[in-house]
Amino acid sequence: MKVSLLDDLRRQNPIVFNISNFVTVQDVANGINAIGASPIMSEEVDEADEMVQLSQAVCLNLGAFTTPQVHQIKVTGQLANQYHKPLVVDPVAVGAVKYRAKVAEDLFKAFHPDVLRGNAGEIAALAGIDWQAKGIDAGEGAGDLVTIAETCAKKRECTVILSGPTDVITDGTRTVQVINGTTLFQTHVGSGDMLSSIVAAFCAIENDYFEAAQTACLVFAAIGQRVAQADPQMGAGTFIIKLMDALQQTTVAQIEAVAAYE
Ligand SMILES: Nc1ncnc2c1ncn2[C@@H]1O[C@H](COP(=O)(O)OP(=O)(O)O)[C@@H](O)[C@H]1O
Ligand SMILES: Cc1ncsc1CCOP(=O)(O)O
Ligand SMILES: [Mg+2]
Repeated sequence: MKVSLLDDLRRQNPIVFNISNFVTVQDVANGINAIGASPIMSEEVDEADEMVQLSQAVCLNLGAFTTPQVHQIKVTGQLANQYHKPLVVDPVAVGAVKYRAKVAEDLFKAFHPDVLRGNAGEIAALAGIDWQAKGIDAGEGAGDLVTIAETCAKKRECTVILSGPTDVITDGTRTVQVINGTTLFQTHVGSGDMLSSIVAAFCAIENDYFEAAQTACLVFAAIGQRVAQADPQMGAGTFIIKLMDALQQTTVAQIEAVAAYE
């Protein structure tokens, strides 16, 4: 695990182009900024070419799209592939909403994601495995999470992050599990969206996207865990503020001191 990639990221300050959703866009922008990358957002397809060219990575969030936005997402994904920019996709609620699953399938015919990041309900749906997703949340299922993530990675031919109490990161051959985290992440809508865009920031500075993805998961989860452990009484409101501070201030050595993965 190359936690030192965090220092590289802060030195290089890569630009990450995000098509976000209207619910969490500010968390995503500030999360990227706090950790040391440079966010840019857009809702206009006519500037997609320039946006992709000026960026070092692209993150497409499928959280709340309209029909014109699906077109913008499609064009942007194609441009990311064309310009060889790392492409992360967050398939919000594809396990719960059939329409979203269909849109996602259509998009994956038009472009190829380098990394898919979702919770168990989302990754199970993209793997074609039975699971009871609950809206934007993971929901309930009986399957083995490592098997689900590896099946998805093989089917989609990309790196997959199945996040949750334990994050499973796999390219279909290599698999790592990050144990760190805090249940406070679940109290904040946008935790997953932030993680997806932070994954893109790490992919901007590390060509091995499996390596970038696992480091991003460890950094994000370990930082959240340190924030929560500092105050056992902490609630949802304080958590996001302290999390932003900690994304900016936590050092590689502090993360290595709590890192738990296998
Ligand atoms: N119960 C939990 N305990 C520890 N960490 C968690 C827990 N649930 C989620 N996380 C962390 O929250 C972040 C967002 O993941 P997740 O909640 O799965 O995404 P989403 O918000 O898209 O459903 C990840 O870093 C993950 O490790
Ligand atoms: C509530 C909601 N509705 C559509 S997108 C969205 C945000 C999802 O954020 P996350 O998956 O990071 O919890
Ligand atoms: Mg999500």
